Amino acid sequence: MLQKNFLQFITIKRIQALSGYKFNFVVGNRYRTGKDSIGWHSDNFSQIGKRPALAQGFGAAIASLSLGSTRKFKLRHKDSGETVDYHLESGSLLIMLPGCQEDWVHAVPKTARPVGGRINWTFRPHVEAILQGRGSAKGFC
Ligand SMILES: O=C(O)CCC(=O)C(=O)O
Ligand SMILES: [Fe+2]
Repeated sequence: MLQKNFLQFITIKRIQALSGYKFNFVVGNRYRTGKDSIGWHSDNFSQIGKRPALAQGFGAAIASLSLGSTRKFKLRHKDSGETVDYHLESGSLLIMLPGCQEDWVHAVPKTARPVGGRINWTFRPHVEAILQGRGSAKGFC
């Protein structure tokens, strides 16, 4: 019989409990080497929504789980130009709170450092799925 005491499942519910926000949609990015990057952007509210999501008990927060090589994650304030740098280590869960997408852009720049692969999962509220009644994390992720 399969022994299950060496397994632990971390579910979307755990990420929701840790962050205090609900998600029903996940986007994955793979960075094969330091040459792979993502330029300055905000995560798109036409996709993740704001008010409709809030009305359904979802917040416009995004939880970002990093696995693999540590990469720099930069934020730049849209008005002041202030920048903030983080290093996202494997296993870190970064929560971009409501307001982050409105006020800041973010990026994972290229690096000349020899770095291995990295996978990033961003857990998001997806408005269309919520409006179609597929708002439960269980149903969509
Ligand atoms: O890889 C990351 O840490 C960020 C990914 C990202 O910004 C995105 O998928 O929109
Ligand atoms: Fe993003």
